[in-house]
Amino acid sequence: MNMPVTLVVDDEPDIRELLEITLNRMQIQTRSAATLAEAKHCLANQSFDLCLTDMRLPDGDGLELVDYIQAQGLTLPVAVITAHGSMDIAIKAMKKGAFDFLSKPVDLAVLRQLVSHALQISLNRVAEKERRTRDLLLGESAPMRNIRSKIDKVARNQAPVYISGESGSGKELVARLIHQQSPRSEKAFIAINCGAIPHELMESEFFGHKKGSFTGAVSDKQGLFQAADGGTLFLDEVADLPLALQVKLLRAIQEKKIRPIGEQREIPVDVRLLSATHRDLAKMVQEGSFRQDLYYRINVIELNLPPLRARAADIPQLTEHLLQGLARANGIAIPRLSDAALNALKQYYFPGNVRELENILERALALHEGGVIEVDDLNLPTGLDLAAAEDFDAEKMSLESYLEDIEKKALSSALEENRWNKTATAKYLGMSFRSLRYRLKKLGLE
Ligand SMILES: Nc1ncnc2c1ncn2[C@@H]1O[C@H](COP(=O)(O)OP(=O)(O)OP(=O)(O)O)[C@@H](O)[C@H]1O
Repeated sequence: MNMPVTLVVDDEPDIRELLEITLNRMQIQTRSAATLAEAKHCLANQSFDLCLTDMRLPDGDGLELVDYIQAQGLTLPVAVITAHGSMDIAIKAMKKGAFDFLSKPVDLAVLRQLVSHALQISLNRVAEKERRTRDLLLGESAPMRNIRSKIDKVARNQAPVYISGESGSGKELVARLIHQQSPRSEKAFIAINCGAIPHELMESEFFGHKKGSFTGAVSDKQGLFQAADGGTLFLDEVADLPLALQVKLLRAIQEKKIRPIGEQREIPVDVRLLSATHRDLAKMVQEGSFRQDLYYRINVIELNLPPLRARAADIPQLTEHLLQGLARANGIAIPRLSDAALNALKQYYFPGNVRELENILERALALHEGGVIEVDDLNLPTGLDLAAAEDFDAEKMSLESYLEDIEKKALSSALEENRWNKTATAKYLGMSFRSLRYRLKKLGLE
């Protein structure tokens, strides 16, 4: 069966991305539009199984889209996303024929429920599929084997784990595996992207609120800590937490208690905390934008996911696995990758890591002909694009850390090239073994 396709209409890239990632994980394809005009254009050119639209769009509103869909005689269900507390608009939309509504900030569990109802997918089936695909942390390179054995170990205790690594390198996947292999696996795993929640709603999202405790608090609301009680709370992009909330989070971790807004009592919670960010949290501590005491609390155990470019040996296995999944989902035969294409992937820099590899292969699958994916089908960015992306910005980082980054990348790929044999790597780089060892240590690559 072909994957269902959803049209996501929102002008905020972060929310669009959050919705798309969640749907993709439910094995649902997505197309997105940032305006009403774009959405109409998409609807005219392709058929969809579901439409999720924000209420406020730069050139109109979600109600107009609901009207348009009705007027065109399209039968797809439409769900509107409304601002927190604007029940009246949600009701208006449903009166016009919208299937359901979601209020912001979007609760992913509610979103999944809504989507599976709209598409009549059984949640169990989705969850099972999700589990099957997500269980696989592929890669036989030394660093990946090391990560898998660390996951086995940390799953057995309760200590907070901080997962570092570049964007798309598999941090959330690792967090899920820790939960699944832990004694908490029967309870909830709640993943939350701290960068995607508006600051003013964060406290209520984390700790909940009592009805009437602020304008818009129309009923009691349970926070994420309580939702994860007995299970695991995964704070993705933890570096994005505002300082005021960092204080409250620290208290919740230390006391193992939370206090919903407007509530007098403290409520005990039993949550294992996992967190991740692609940013350099230690540096943020030095700069004063992340609290040191919180950093120590969440970083009891650190797992570092190496970037894909530093483990090019994993690329063939990942590629094969991803192509199989994509071909199956699209109901087509699994294409072969030409030797040149595989080599091009092994040489590529992958700033977006495994997620980027997935995207590249998805595009290649659509473009290839004759059952073979060639270099051209991969559409890899050229060196020039990369250089532009890597431009040094003195306002964002120091020259020293910029140069260190470049050195790290060069050393990692040289190590990979030489199968992590330091003697061979030193020779390859034309430096002494001692000098290589010194640099690896200095850059934290040992
Ligand atoms: N080793 C791996 N084996 C199989 N799939 C992987 C692996 N690493 C990552 N993936 C897949 O790549 C995608 C991105 O991974 P994930 O969402 O865990 O990355 P992330 O580091 O949390 O990204 P971000 O920093 O953007 O939140 C997911 O679909 C995940 O299943």
